[in-house]
Amino acid sequence: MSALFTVDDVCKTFGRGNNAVQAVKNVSFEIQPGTVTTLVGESGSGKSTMARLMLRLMNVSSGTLTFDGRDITNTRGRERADYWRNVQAVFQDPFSAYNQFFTVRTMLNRSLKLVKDAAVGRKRMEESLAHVGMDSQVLNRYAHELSGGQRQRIMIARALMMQPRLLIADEATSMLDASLRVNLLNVLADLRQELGMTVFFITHDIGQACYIADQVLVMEHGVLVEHGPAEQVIFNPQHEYTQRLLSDVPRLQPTDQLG
Ligand SMILES: Nc1ncnc2c1ncn2[C@@H]1O[C@H](COP(=O)(O)OP(=O)(O)OP(=O)(O)O)[C@@H](O)[C@H]1O
Repeated sequence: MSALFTVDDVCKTFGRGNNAVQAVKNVSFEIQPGTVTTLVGESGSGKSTMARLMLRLMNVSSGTLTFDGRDITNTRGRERADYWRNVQAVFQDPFSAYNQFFTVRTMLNRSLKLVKDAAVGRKRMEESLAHVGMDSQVLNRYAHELSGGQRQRIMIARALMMQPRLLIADEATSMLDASLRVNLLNVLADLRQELGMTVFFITHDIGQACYIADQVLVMEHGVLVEHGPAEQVIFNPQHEYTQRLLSDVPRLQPTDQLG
């Protein structure tokens, strides 16, 4: 199977001279279609930078990005807009992303501007809500009338309406409480199962990686220190950093080690 996305020897440096920060250092990996890849690392390891590079929200310093066989490393203008139709991002801050004065319908309609045919747009909206387990009654509600979990599902539905080939979900904030995290993981797992969606999920919690990932990538200080199939990385970690992250997740330890 050929990869949907390839990151080849990518580097990103912010600033110059003594102030230079190498946020991503010679990172290479592939994402196979229909799989969930989880990128794990502590705060500052370069996860969000990696996502922003993949989304073409900033330029790489060196290296190559390939999407569906096309080199997208330096895409601009119309070509980049085409790319953005295929790759949608869900940034997990459901409390700030909503305009309190809009109904869900208004907000989703604004995202549908790219879809010219109104009937097609309406159908997509309803289908996308169904994929995240919501019915169309929610369209008449305002953000403050929704729970955090519902807002999060609507954020994902908004991304799905564009029928992306790749969904990039950045858990980013540690603000999400445990139930919201499980909500997000469940929705992502269902999307892979039901739609064969390709998902790139970013988290600082390796425990979440084992919950849904097919492939796990581990980053430390901008370096991809370990990557491979989830079972391999989680149950037979080779790198000391991965071992340390896993040792902080008590539920992954065999019961005889729990004392
Ligand atoms: N625009 C920028 N200018 C300068 N330095 C930056 C910029 N963006 C990120 N950095 C630096 O790059 C490094 C990686 O940051 P990044 O946000 O990618 O990490 P992260 O793993 O996503 O962290 P978190 O989990 O806290 O979001 C950090 O040292 C950060 O300070």
